[in-house]
Amino acid sequence: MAVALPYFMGQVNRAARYAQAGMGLHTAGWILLLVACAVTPFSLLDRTLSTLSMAAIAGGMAFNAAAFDLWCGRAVKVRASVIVAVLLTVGYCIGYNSYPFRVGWANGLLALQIAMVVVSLCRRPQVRVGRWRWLLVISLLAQMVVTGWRGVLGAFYTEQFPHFFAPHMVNMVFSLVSNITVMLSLAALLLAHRDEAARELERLATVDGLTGTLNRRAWLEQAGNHLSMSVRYRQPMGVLMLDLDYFKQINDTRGHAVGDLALQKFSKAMRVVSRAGDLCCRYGGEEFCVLLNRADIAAVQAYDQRLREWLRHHAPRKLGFELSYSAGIAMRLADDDTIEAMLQRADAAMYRAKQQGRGVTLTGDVRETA
Ligand SMILES: Nc1nc2c(ncn2[C@@H]2O[C@H](COP(=O)(O)OP(=O)(O)OP(=O)(O)O)[C@@H](O)[C@H]2O)c(=O)[nH]1
Repeated sequence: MAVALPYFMGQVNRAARYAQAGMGLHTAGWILLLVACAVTPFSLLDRTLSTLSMAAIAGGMAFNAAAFDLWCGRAVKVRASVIVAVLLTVGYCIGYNSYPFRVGWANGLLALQIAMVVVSLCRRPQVRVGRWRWLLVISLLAQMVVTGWRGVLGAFYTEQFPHFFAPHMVNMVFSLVSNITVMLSLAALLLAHRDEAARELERLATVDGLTGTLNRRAWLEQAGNHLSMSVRYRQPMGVLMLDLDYFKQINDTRGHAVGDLALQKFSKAMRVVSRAGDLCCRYGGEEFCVLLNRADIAAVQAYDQRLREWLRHHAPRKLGFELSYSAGIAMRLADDDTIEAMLQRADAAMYRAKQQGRGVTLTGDVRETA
């Protein structure tokens, strides 16, 4: 399965790659352990193979922990897991000649590592996460209990600790739990991957592929909600419609790739000069708009000034030429004003700005807002 997964999952992102690496290392670890069982006990080869096997199993768990962090929408925090993996490997190698020590040490630390993953999985995720999380928790808990049990038996009841292939109850329970947890973990892994793919599709449906800002459909949807809040809390709100000047010339003289870069820099500028709560959007082509929450006309004009300032400073350096735009402002006028009506007023003002020679921002309405 560890070999088949990357083949069947195809091109995947960081979280899935970590999970695949985790699964691959885990499998390699068990193969090494089985091979080690076939060589002379306590030989150098046995010691090397067994130590490598421990490194692979514990390393695999750290990779899995990283994948789960990402799938839960958190930054990867696996330093503790990596430290345990290193301690486990080094301690195992040093104490290899003492059978009780190495079995107790390896299984004990592995159980601790699993417990850390379980705790991390139980923390509140930062994104919407499916029930695969609990499938994993159950499967890891079972694995943790059996591994811990093996550790205690190996360390303190060594004479009762059976050889790996002996038909002993511990081995049978271990095999059974291992098989079940492998199946559960695999199912959880695929579900987590599917969850994330669905989230990514959702995100892609709302942003513009070139600039990363909201697309028109998503913006209109969110802008409607902001408008309702602005009416409800009687706060002013404005919309700024912006259109790059002579953009066709940029495309014609410098090529479409430079045109694309200019669009990206422009939307970056819009984001940089935005305040929390402002909503930027690529309305279409070289036309953008931004909704400014809790903003009166002076605040919208200040946004416009910040944007022009940013472009004056950065565009020549980043693009090699100046980037200018014409814009129109529309404020919310009454409680029954709509986003569509505001956009029309902003658009009309922008059109006048173009007619007046471009590079300026005009206001569609100057009456006081609600
Ligand atoms: N590179 C690039 N160009 C685009 C994209 N979308 C639209 N355009 C181009 O933007 C140009 C818009 O041209 P016009 O509508 O004439 O506007 P303009 O040249 O800026 O003229 P004014 O608005 O009157 O100043 C067209 O040449 C489109 O092909 C895009 O995603 N990438």
